Amino acid sequence: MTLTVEQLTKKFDHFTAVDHLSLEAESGKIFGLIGQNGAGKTTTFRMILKLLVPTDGVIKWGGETVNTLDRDMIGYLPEERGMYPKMAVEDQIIFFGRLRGKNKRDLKKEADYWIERFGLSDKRRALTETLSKGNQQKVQLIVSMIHQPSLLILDEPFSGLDPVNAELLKKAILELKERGATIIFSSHRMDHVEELCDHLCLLQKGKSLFSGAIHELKSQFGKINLTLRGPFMEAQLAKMPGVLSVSCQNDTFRLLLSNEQDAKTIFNEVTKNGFIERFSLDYLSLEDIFKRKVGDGNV
Ligand SMILES: Nc1ncnc2c1ncn2[C@@H]1O[C@H](COP(=O)(O)OP(=O)(O)OP(=O)(O)O)[C@@H](O)[C@H]1O
Repeated sequence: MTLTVEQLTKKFDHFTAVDHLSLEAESGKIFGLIGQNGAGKTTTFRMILKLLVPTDGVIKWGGETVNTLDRDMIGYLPEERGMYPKMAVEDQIIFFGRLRGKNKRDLKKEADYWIERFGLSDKRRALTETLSKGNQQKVQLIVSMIHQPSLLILDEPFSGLDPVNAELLKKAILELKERGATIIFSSHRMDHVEELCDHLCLLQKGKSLFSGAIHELKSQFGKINLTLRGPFMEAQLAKMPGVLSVSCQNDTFRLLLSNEQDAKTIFNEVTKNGFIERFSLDYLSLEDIFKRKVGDGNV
């Protein structure tokens, strides 16, 4: 089902933390909420979950306006993790699943699956407090999805995970997407968002700068990211038509163009003496777009 948020607003006294935010997250899709520290991501999640009362706005589930979403169909990974430190990993997972009204046998099966999937088999009987931070994070993730929620909200799910475990998490999120869940997550890591999300919202100081499909956002800028490798000089490339900037790293040049069309002229110019090792024209990375839209614009 689709989660729709319309004109959602939260004021704390005179400070507006979330300002008329609208977004739509569909089932079987992954939605990324991106923004700098304090942009309003957690506040948005808390309002969707009714842990905070919105000042204004409407929340819809499957097209119907809802006052409070049914907690049993939501999985939530909060920013501040909260588990029972003295409880064994497996018991913890089953306990939270029981709270969501699931039966023990189904939970056991699901718990076995995810414990194995996240490489925690040897920690099954360990007390949660004895686990490393990353492993505790994985247990908390299993807790948030053990009852097979239709709506999964993950606040910074990748924080504290090493690259191997981040990869495991990515695969798990994709699997939940395949199962048809509606998934929203926040992250500062643009590469994760770029890889996983179908749709995203760029938040700045509580306001949405963009909300929609990633490919729509990327096509707003066009393919202006040109990578070249060959016998060139930086100064020579900088003079070519439409080149806004040139940088060089490990004999690979990166050119930022003002317009996608300029690439054709540059191609003719750089290949006039024949073979070059690399010429690739791409969209800006999400990180570059984010810096342009939200940051200082130095891409
Ligand atoms: N209970 C509160 N009372 C007053 N201000 C609050 C409260 N909760 C959040 N804020 C403010 O609202 C703004 C948005 O905070 P929020 O935690 O939603 O940001 P965030 O995007 O999740 O940031 P981060 O990436 O750092 O987690 C911040 O300026 C924060 O200080």
